Amino acid sequence: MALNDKVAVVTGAAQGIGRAITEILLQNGAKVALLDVKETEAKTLKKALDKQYGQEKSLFLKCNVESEEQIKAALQRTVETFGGIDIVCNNAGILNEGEWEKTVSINLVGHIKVAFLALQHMNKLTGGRGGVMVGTASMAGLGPFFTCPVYSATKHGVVGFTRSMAMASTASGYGIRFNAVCPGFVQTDLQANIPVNLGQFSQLRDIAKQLEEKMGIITPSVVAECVLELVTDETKNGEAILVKHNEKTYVPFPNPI
Ligand SMILES: NC(=O)C1=CN([C@@H]2O[C@H](COP(=O)(O)OP(=O)(O)OC[C@H]3O[C@@H](n4cnc5c(N)ncnc54)[C@H](O)[C@@H]3O)[C@@H](O)[C@H]2O)C=CC1
Ligand SMILES: CCCCC/C=C\C=C\C(=O)C/C=C\C/C=C\CCCC(=O)O
Repeated sequence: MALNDKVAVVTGAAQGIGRAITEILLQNGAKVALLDVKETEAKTLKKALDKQYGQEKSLFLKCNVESEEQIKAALQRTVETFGGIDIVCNNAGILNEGEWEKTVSINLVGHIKVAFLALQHMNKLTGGRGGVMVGTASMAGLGPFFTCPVYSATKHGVVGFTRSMAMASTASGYGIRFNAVCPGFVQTDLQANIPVNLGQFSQLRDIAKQLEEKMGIITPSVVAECVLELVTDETKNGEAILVKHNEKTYVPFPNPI
């Protein structure tokens, strides 16, 4: 799928992995709506993007993915501005085992809200153009992660939701592919803020730190390359790419049908 003039929505776009996804989509010719709660960071980024790609290529919309109302409004503005939606990068997320209900609310409930509301615009059965949704899950969505059980549960949820939606889409004819990227440790604010966000599991941090040192840490742009592949390769549906230092793996899954 060529990206020239395709329209993408990226949640959690102001920084980290979402910012890298935004940049790679713009580099490849897409128009991008940047959704985030961080207004200052997003506006600074938007200015830089305007200089490089032209101001008509992107749009910042303040949007908390916990709010159905705000998501609806942001998607509507995207459609009014760019004429439709072809790509959703469902990326916003937090890691906070102390505030575990908020972690579930953003990472899983918010993720599903964005997907279902975007589906209304993209579904070929209801007049949409079809397209692709890529969720940012985690390696912690493929196996247990002892320092952050709730975070890990939300990411397992994202992987299960993505793969089930891929099958639902194929069986129903939505014309939308659903894929997930599952990174290991990535150098971002989320990772830098770990020391204060492990809650009742903070005593396990040193063991996790050792795991991180052994596994290595990657940059957001490495994750964005995988997202680009999942967006552009039309053979990929229900795919989950595990990406960590020096390694990219396509994770097999059992097809129950
Ligand atoms: N950093 C890491 O090691 C890894 C991160 N991930 C996932 O990558 C995604 C992006 O995280 P990072 O870039 O690392 O973190 P980050 O903290 O640098 O960026 C997250 C962005 O999401 C936004 N955000 C948070 N809550 C939001 C909400 N309710 N509504 C809208 N936007 C919201 C933040 O304002 C921020 O701009 C998350 O889903 C995270 O779980 C996955 C694997 C590893
Ligand atoms: C099946 C094994 C799971 C390994 C998960 C690997 C990486 C996951 C990363 C994330 O999704 C989130 C980022 C950080 C994880 C949390 C704690 C790390 C603690 C180390 C540190 O203090 O930096």
